[in-house]
Amino acid sequence: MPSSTSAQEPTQSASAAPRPAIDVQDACLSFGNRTLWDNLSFSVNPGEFVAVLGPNGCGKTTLLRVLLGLQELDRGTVRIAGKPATRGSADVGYIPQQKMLPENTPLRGRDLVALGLEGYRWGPGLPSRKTKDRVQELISLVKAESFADRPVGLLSGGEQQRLRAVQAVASHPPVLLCDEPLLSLDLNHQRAVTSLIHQETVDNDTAVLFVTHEINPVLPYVDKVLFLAGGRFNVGHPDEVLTSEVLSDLYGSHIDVVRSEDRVAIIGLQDGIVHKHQEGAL
Ligand SMILES: Nc1ncnc2c1ncn2[C@@H]1O[C@H](COP(=O)(O)OP(=O)(O)OP(=O)(O)O)[C@@H](O)[C@H]1O
Repeated sequence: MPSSTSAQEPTQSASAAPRPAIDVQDACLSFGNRTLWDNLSFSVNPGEFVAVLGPNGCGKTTLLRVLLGLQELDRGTVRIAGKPATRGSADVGYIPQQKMLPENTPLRGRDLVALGLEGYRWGPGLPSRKTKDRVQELISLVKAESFADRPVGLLSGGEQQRLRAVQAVASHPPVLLCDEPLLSLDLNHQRAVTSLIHQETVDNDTAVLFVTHEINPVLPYVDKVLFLAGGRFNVGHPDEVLTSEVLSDLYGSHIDVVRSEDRVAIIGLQDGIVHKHQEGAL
């Protein structure tokens, strides 16, 4: 069965187990009389890809804000690479939920990417040859060569999103937080971005927390699903969590989960938690 308390504090006898890159224990957070989560506990090990699913307003973005050190918990603990979550941590790469940059943003596409490189974050200065080469490599990973020299504020939503994705992985952070990074991307670019993020888990042991309303594009890469709903949660392997039984229990009403080949369809939700995918299988 999936576990709502998958993370265990490391013990002496478990010294061979990896230290979680993200460790959330007994997290409680309410806004007014609305409880987002009560005793939320989960961990993400180095190299793990965890998808965060749940209905609008269940607290997915807020969870990322907690991990970014931007939102305090009412109770509980959060550790990133063994340390308390702090703002601006070099251990964390972040792809924010899509927001258009202002038209007059004084940066070119390649400058936005360069901001993700350590030592280049706090001001442009003069980039070294190494920085320039790395930026060019990142730009080519998302096929952004044709617009990398245009002002970012004039780029489309999807073009900006591709640049934000490579900016976040530029310095190979041990933890990568992604807030619906596939929004506005066509299928080809969804594949490019998901495979870029997956490759970080393989090559650099990056721990990924990936908020999404569409599980199917990332399902092949997902090690665990964290499902948030109505102040409750469930976490475990997708086969364990994405079941009619678990989701019906979380939502308190009947939900059907249908698997076909490597896709999942969730049926029976009023407002849709996992939106219909373009290919229409949901
Ligand atoms: N600082 C705050 N003060 C009061 N309420 C807040 C604050 N931050 C977030 N909320 C509320 O907490 C709830 C969770 O918001 P959040 O953005 O985390 O949801 P989400 O799961 O990411 O939703 P979506 O799928 O729509 O992006 C929302 O109802 C939001 O209005």
